[in-house]
Amino acid sequence: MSMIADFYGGKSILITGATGFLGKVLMEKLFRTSPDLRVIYILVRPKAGQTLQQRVFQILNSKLFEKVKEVCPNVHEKIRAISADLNQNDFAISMQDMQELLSYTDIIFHCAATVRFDDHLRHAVQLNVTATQQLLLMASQMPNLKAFIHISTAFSNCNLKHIDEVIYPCPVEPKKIIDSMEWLDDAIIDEITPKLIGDRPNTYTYTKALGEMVVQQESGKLNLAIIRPSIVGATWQEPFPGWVDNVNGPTGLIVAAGKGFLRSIRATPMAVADLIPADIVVNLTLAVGWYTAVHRPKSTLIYHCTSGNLNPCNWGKMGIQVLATFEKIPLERAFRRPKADFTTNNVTTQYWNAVSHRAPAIIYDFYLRLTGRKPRMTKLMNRLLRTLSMLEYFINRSWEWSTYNTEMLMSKLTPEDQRVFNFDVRQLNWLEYIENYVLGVKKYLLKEDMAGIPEAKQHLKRLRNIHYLFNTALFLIAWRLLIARSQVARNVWFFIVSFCYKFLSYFRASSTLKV
Ligand SMILES: CCCCCCCCCCCCCCCCCCCCCC(=O)SCCNC(=O)CCNC(=O)[C@H](O)C(C)(C)COP(=O)(O)OP(=O)(O)OC[C@H]1O[C@@H](n2cnc3c(N)ncnc32)[C@H](O)[C@@H]1OP(=O)(O)O
Ligand SMILES: NC(=O)C1=CN([C@@H]2O[C@H](COP(=O)(O)OP(=O)(O)OC[C@H]3O[C@@H](n4cnc5c(N)ncnc54)[C@H](OP(=O)(O)O)[C@@H]3O)[C@@H](O)[C@H]2O)C=CC1
Repeated sequence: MSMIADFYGGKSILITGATGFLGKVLMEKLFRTSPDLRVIYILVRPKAGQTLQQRVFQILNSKLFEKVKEVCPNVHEKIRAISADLNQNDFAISMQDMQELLSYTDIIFHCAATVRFDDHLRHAVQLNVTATQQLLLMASQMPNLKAFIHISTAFSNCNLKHIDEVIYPCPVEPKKIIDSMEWLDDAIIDEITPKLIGDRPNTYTYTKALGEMVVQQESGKLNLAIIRPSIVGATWQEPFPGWVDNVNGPTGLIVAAGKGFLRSIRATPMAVADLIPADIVVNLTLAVGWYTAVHRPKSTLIYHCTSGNLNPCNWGKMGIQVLATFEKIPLERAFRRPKADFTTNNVTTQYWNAVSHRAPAIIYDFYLRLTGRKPRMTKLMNRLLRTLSMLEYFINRSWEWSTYNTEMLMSKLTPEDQRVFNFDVRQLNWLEYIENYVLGVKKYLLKEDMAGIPEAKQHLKRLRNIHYLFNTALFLIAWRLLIARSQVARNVWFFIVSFCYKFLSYFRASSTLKV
């Protein structure tokens, strides 16, 4: 019997960010392992023309929730979507809904955040700091609340090289930042942003660090814990390998590599690729929820959910495995054959960006124009280059995260819980995981049919032939132009031709003599 699964039975759980990548995996696991839980409240905003109910319906009817329906057929009744916008005061929750939340909630998992690296500081502060503060205030009014679990990121202190499971204070107090966002105008905020974020690379990591400080400062009598995952990737095992449904982190670059857009990337091949599968993050989160509620540690514990110190993989190994998988299982309608390499300095990066990213896009757009279609490749390539520049910081450095609390928690679990809520990253085989990740990208994100693989391979063969043809034509044209204009080139050409002729004559003569 799993103690953790048993603990969540009969509980009312509030999840923010439940429509996000991690939130969905968290909900799925909760329903699958504790189908007798009372209710999961999710704070959802209407989005992209969809009502709340439509959003929930879409999630519950997705492939991810197939297994849930077997063990928890009345899942629709156990999920209660509450209209909320975390950017608004009191989250714009109706009085009635607020009363229900305050009266019944037993556990809170706070996953919602803006994960955009380039978000405007005002918006990033609003969601990652102010909303966290407001949620803590709400939590302090919940008489039944047993634990509040805050999802942060292992990169909240990425300005340090070695990071312990402690909160590192930022120079300016979060409260001052929150206040100043209310009266400063956008232009001034833009001006002070670089100074505020200091040696962090973006507003995301900075505001996540401020969010942690808020959790610490507003803890009061609450039972709190913070989880810091590194780069969350597709699922490892549960509910099935390779599930992923958005392009954040490495996923977008895997797609770009598979489609042949991504040809080179500025990265340090030996730097640690601190990826962590989403199901490991979720298993740790649920174990932390149980531990915090039942054992009530005296202080707020921070748990690093990282892979680098226990089972490291590097970007070089990951890149090779991604490309090897695309060789066997290509994506449909690729732009070019999947082939990419790492560059290590600015000059080579600029060169390859011009030659293998920008030039083919310009040529393709020219072809589209000639055939009466709208050019789109240059725009797409510019977006890819922008994304690459945003991610570069994280693929050219390595960090060390201590995992004392995470290992301590593992030792507290029963063997059954260690199996059901497995977060032991040492058991993960990277090559197998990356292969399943790539397959998952094809199946669940791009929704491509496996029956289309022979056609995709045929398409790659056609692309290879076009590539050879194009290169040969380019060489011949260049050479023709050169020998037409340069006496030296003509001399070299005649020398090579006569040398080849002599060599062939000699070869023919000597083989005749032997006979
Ligand atoms: C041998 C060589 C082999 C090579 C083989 C290849 C192997 C693979 C190698 C692996 C190296 C992995 C490195 C990972 C490092 C991750 C570190 C994370 C650390 C922190 C982790 C966290 O704690 S937190 C989660 C991370 N948080 C994000 O990861 C958000 C990023 N994102 C944005 O900050 C905005 O997105 C941004 C980009 C500003 C655009 O912003 P923007 O306004 O210009 O445009 P939009 O956002 O509207 O997006 C416009 C279009 O870019 C598409 N797109 C969005 N993201 C994309 C993405 N990652 N890769 C591709 N494409 C992406 C999107 O799908 C749209 O496409 P479309 O228009 O067709 O729909
Ligand atoms: N993905 C990763 O690599 C990592 C993620 N993390 C952390 O994990 C958590 C979850 O990340 P992930 O699932 O990847 O992120 P997603 O971007 O997939 O999900 C973010 C969630 O927050 C919700 N949200 C955003 N703004 C609002 C708002 N104004 N009101 C209500 N809800 C809102 C989104 O709702 P909607 O669907 O309506 O947009 C969505 O459900 C975050 O705290 C992130 O910092 C940490 C380390 C790595």
